[in-house]
Amino acid sequence: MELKKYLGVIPAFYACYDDAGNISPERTRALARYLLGKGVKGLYVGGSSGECIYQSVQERKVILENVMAEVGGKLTVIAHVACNNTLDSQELARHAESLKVDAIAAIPPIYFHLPPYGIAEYWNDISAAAPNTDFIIYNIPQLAGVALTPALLAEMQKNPRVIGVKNSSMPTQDIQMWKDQGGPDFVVMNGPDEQFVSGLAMGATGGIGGTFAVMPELFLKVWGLFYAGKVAEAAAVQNDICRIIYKMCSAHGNLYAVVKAILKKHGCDIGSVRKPLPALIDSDLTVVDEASAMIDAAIAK
Ligand SMILES: CC(=O)N[C@@H]([C@@H](O)[C@H](O)[C@H](O)CO)[C@@H](O)CC(=O)C(=O)O
Repeated sequence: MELKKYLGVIPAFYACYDDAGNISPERTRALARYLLGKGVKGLYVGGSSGECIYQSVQERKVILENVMAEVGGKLTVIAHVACNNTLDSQELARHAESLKVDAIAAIPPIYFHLPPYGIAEYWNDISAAAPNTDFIIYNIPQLAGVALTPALLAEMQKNPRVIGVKNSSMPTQDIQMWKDQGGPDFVVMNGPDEQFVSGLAMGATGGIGGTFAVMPELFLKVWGLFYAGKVAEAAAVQNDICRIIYKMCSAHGNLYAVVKAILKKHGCDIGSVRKPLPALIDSDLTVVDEASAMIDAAIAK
């Protein structure tokens, strides 16, 4: 495992739909090219921001195949492969390994809140389906309903393929705990975009986020300032990022419908969101324009 693969800004990749709401291979490749051009470190494909939970196994395969065709070998690619059952998750893990992704990731089992031994078995079953691929635990208790604990991590550390945690829980203290328990080569990625700078301060290896792709320049700016020792300036950019996120979240439509509308304004049309995520309504267009202007202003500073 090379830690440096994960040292940086890794946008969560969005679901690219055509105007009929089907997965669009062309738009998928266009977004991958767009983000490659922005100078990001990698892509996190098929996660929450990728609306994976609303796609079929076959659709998720098509997305990953097109991302890898476009940027495989040029960017670090982490494929989120978890589904709501073990068998489908294993199929996606095998498929991801066949495409030679850098790592796979998995949320814990959702809906039923399983005991730690059930979660460990689910993760190890998925990892066993991709025996030559690094495995990253995805801790997102606010959506998954169950949280990673030091004891569960200790159990997972027995699996040599487990190289780290994507930590989307809100306490940045969790980043400190996983990093301290995992050691200096253990990858811990900051999940909440609203606290990227604090996650870095607590020892995060890099960041994976759902709003990175709509304003990569700002997260790259935070990264550069932080590692130049200019933490106060990094925090000021973080403030801009937070205000932009709050503005985008003020729409009636889902956050990802807003970010896709902003990307379309910037020439990258990847459709909208899939039901049951609410699409934009007319009054949201003001939110889109205001948030887009805030992004442009923050980048120009
Ligand atoms: C709960 C949640 O969705 N968290 C996001 C954040 O990036 C989030 O979109 C952002 O902080 C805005 O609230 C990520 O941690 C998860 C993510 O990007 C993904 O799995 O695609």
